[in-house]
Amino acid sequence: RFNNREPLNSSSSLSLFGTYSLTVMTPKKPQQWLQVVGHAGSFHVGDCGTLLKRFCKGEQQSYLSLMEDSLKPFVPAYHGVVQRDKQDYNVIDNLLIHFNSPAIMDCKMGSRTYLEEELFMSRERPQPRKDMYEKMVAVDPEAPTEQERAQQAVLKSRYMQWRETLSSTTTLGFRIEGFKKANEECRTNFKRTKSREQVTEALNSFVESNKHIVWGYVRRLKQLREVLETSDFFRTHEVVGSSLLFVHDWTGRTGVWMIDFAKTGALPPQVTMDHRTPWVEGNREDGYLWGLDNLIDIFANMLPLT
Ligand SMILES: O=P(O)(O)O[C@H]1[C@H](O)[C@@H](OP(=O)(O)O)[C@H](OP(=O)(O)O)[C@@H](OP(=O)(O)O)[C@H]1O
Ligand SMILES: Nc1ncnc2c1ncn2[C@@H]1O[C@H](COP(=O)(O)OP(=O)(O)O)[C@@H](O)[C@H]1O
Repeated sequence: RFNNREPLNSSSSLSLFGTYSLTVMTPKKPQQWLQVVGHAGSFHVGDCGTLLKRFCKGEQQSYLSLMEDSLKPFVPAYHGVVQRDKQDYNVIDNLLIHFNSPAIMDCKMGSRTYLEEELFMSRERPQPRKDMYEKMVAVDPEAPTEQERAQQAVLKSRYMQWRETLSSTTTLGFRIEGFKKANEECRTNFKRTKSREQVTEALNSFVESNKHIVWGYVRRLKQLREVLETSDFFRTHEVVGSSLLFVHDWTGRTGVWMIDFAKTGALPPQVTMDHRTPWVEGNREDGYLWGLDNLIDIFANMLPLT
């Protein structure tokens, strides 16, 4: 994975690209794309409404399986691998192209955001990280332990668990990573957005209290839940660190798609999970459906009773 990560909470660090066709007769509209959160520098805008995402083998495998699964309408279409400047990229659909000045939100799904393998590695070969220590103290100077303070570094598993408990990941099974409303700057200051009330307030701000948009999202999320509950892919995979990308615009159009499968992997054949049971080490549960239940419930409660 690409590790060189920069915080994205100022407008200057947003990635906003446009590509123009060189054909003189039929100039194309610039293809708008904007990255809300995630690793800086891992995307390029491709041709014909596509995005190039820095290659990750696990993500490619997930996309290949997803293209054959009932979840296909809920993920960006996958178009294979291309190389640019000696770097491989997975080519996926840009989900923003059918929207007009869209509002975009990234919600990270699940009650766990790191892999059991990462936890194992943290124990076997601890590699305390200074960058994560710095990200931690920037949010809460009191968070590090004595030992972490002395080392000025924290383990990745510790940092990830701290982020989970500080936000709504542990209590609701999802968290808001960031959003960008039309004509506004990107907001990523949700690290402490934890309670149901705080989450509702943030979601309400994202949709600008527009009930029509909320309806659209509830409908789509319920459809997604129905498909997840019978999907072969979902039954056989652990989905960790994946997000739902919410997109709407002033025309009232709404969409929700699953993105980021870098930490999604096939379960060993003997392991089964229901995506709702709480995680204990070894059971591989990711809490994805539990989080989706809560997300649907919170959105639905923003609507008047019928
Ligand atoms: O959001 P903040 O607090 O900045 O923490 C980030 C996110 O958890 C990233 O997950 P995602 O890619 O889902 O956004 C994770 O990448 P991984 O997914 O590779 O674990 C980063 O790990 P490093 O890339 O190791 O820094 C970690 O530093
Ligand atoms: N298919 C897509 N269409 C439009 N925007 C996307 C798409 N995939 C990702 N993005 C944007 O890029 C951000 C980071 O994507 P993600 O796949 O989670 O990257 P990372 O693995 O670096 O976290 C998302 O929050 C979203 O704004």
